[in-house]
Amino acid sequence: MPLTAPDTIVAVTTAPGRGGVGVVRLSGPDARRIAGALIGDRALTPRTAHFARFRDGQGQLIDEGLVLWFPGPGSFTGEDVVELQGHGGPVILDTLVAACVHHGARPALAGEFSQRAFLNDKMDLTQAEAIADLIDAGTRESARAALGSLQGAFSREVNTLVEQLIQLRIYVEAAIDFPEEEIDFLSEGGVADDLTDLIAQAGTVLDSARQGRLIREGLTLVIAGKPNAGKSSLMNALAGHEAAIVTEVAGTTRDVLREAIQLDGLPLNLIDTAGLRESPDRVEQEGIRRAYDEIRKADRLLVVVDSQETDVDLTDLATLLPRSQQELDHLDLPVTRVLNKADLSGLPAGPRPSPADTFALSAATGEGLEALRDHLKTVAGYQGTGQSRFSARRRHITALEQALAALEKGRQQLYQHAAGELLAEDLRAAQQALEEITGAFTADDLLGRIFSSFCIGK
Ligand SMILES: Nc1nc2c(c(=O)[nH]1)N(C=O)[C@@H](CNc1ccc(C(=O)N[C@@H](CCC(=O)O)C(=O)O)cc1)CN2
Ligand SMILES: Nc1nc2c(ncn2[C@@H]2O[C@H](COP(=O)(O)OP(=O)(O)OP(=O)(O)O)[C@@H](O)[C@H]2O)c(=O)[nH]1
Ligand SMILES: [Mg+2]
Repeated sequence: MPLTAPDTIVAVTTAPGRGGVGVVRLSGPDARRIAGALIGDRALTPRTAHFARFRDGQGQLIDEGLVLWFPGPGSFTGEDVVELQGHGGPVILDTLVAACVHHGARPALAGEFSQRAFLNDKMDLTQAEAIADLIDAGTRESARAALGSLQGAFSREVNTLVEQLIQLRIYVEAAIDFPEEEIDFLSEGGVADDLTDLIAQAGTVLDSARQGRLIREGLTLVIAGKPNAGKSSLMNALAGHEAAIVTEVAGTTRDVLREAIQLDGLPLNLIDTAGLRESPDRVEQEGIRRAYDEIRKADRLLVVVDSQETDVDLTDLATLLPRSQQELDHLDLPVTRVLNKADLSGLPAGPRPSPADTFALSAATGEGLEALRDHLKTVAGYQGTGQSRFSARRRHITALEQALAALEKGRQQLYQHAAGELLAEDLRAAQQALEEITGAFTADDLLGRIFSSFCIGK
């Protein structure tokens, strides 16, 4: 809850740029009064569209449009909200905002409407995050998952875990208060069974959350290898259009090229890079440096080799990516090898028996590409369309992992030391980690970090 009485905020809530209609939203105790100053003193029926003329502080006409009044708490933010729906031009909408500010509103910060909805218990933190995810969704699949979270699918699962955890804590802490009976309760077995159940259920939620994050963020795949191996050709083949320049000149690609595609709903961030070699060319050197930057940030590396080269050791990353070994040190990245130009080498297209995760294909003819696509879905752990019930973020996964670790530690305390007090402490830690997900418990600057990444007006 805010410590001071909230002020009234205003922002253009529709996307920047031109559109048929644009919406300015006011939220706070003075929303109705400020709207009245723009439209003149008149009655408004709650939640009903009224046609109105919007005027500035000097009585000058700004626009005509619709006005909607949502008295709190029955509004998106839980406060008094007024929407001014005008024509969707930036000058008009900015002038409307300025007129509201003139009458005492303050321009809203990024995400401030959603933050107020959260603070007023209109939604929990995962739901607020889901709004941003829904807006940012790049595929139908990720939009569907975000909507699941917005409607509370993720929060419900987390809350179920918390409720069971609380039951367990009540029992354990009651037993601690009667030390002479503690040993009995621990050996009874009920606590251990409940704890085991809880760990299993938290594991299931973690799996779903991982799927939800995969759907939201996709897999970042860096295509790397020697010049002319066919990296850009592979990028184009996967993207389905001529995104990158392809020529027979070694060293064609210099800049990092990005393409966002999807495999049956799995978002893939494809990154094509400059061919790796020692080069005296300054521009090419910079391209190669950037290629290594991308490799370090990848989820997976797609190393492309020309299958006409017969003397390559496919198991040795340092020879596939010719650069000082130190560049590759500490690089613990899953790798898929592509033996390209199978049409020229005569290699049969498809998966190779060894090393693992190696595929022969032709970027030029498309032969063998389908097997690579299937492989990428498999290694990503993608379960296919319709399998993610909610979207999730890294911070949710981290919190679930922390909760699981605490529960596991608690189980150890119970089995190895029959230590009820230590178990109670671990259960408390697990609950706190889970409550960080929904925002029932929030650490220091978490809210600021989450809401500041939203757009203004959201
Ligand atoms: N014009 C407009 N369209 C919009 C929004 C908006 O703020 N304005 N939304 C903004 O994101 C989304 C819809 N979300 C909303 C969520 C709750 C309430 C609301 O008034 N809730 C009340 C009453 C609920 C009811 O009548 O069932 C409440 O929760 O008490 C409004 C919009 C998408 N479309
Ligand atoms: N026949 C055949 N030619 C291919 C195949 N893949 C790429 N090529 C050709 O190989 C040459 C190099 O292809 P690119 O895709 O530009 O190779 P690259 O790895 O991106 O090269 P750099 O950007 O220079 O590092 C071009 O002439 C392509 O047409 C393939 O599968 N079969
Ligand atoms: Mg290239």
